Amino acid sequence: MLELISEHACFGGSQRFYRHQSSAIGLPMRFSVFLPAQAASGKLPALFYLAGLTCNEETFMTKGGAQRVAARDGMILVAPDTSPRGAGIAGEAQDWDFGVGAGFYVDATEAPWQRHYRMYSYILELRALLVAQLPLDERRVGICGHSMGGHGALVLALRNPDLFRSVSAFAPIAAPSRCPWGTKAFSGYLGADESAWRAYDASALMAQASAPFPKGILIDQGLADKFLDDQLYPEAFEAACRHAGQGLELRRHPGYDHGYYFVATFIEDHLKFHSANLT
Ligand SMILES: N[C@@H](CCC(=O)N[C@@H](CSC=O)C(=O)NCC(=O)O)C(=O)O
Repeated sequence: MLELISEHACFGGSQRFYRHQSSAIGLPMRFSVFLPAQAASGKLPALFYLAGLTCNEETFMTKGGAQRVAARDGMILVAPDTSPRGAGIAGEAQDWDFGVGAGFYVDATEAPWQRHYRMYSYILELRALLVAQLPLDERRVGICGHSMGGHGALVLALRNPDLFRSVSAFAPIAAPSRCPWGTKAFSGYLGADESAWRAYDASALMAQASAPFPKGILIDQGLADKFLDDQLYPEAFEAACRHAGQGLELRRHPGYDHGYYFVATFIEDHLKFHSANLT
């Protein structure tokens, strides 16, 4: 059951915040939805947006500047939280890049995380729930994300191209098995056996895929991003796409950093990309 926490008129539509009991997580979870006015008269395409480290279900809706375009083009926006909250694990909020706000969109297998830190399954649960309860067109759902959320979006789409028919990302952690954020998260959530990491590494998944997105993938990357050299590795994903024959538009933008001014600058292009792909 969805509990509506708050609702705000926004560009002729409705910005909503919900809470529900997640079976994947085993705890209450929050998410936000923007419903454009067109949702009153039928099912619409939807875009899931996965946010990055330290973010929550509010970040994208308040900083991304996406609602104006979504209202114009008739697209539903969905922004989940980035981790369980209140799991009661000692030290879970101690680090900003692991634990609370840093679920990494994986299903943890290691104690003490494996009971609640199941964000991969949670996103699939939320998709099914919203298709059943809100006017999302099940055949027209895309996914996008930023940084940790860009990693999540690529992985969820590559593993479920029938559920997420269109995918894009902003500054994704594109090869988490080889960067400090990813190795910390994967060691903690998935354990030391690196073969288990491949299921959550977009570059590794793409290298073994057979071009699942015929209309291409869109990635934007700022060249003044302080995390670019150590954490993101877009060139690894680019090489994997080339190997797989997967079309990729990887746009490199001089002067743009890692933050939401960058996301807000290019979000309209992403919504247009998904609208065109989901038609
Ligand atoms: N606290 C960190 C910075 C954290 C940060 O930059 N988070 C990014 C996502 S990074 C990868 O997932 C973010 O989106 N933050 C929200 C925002 O409003 O910018 C530090 O000290 O560097």
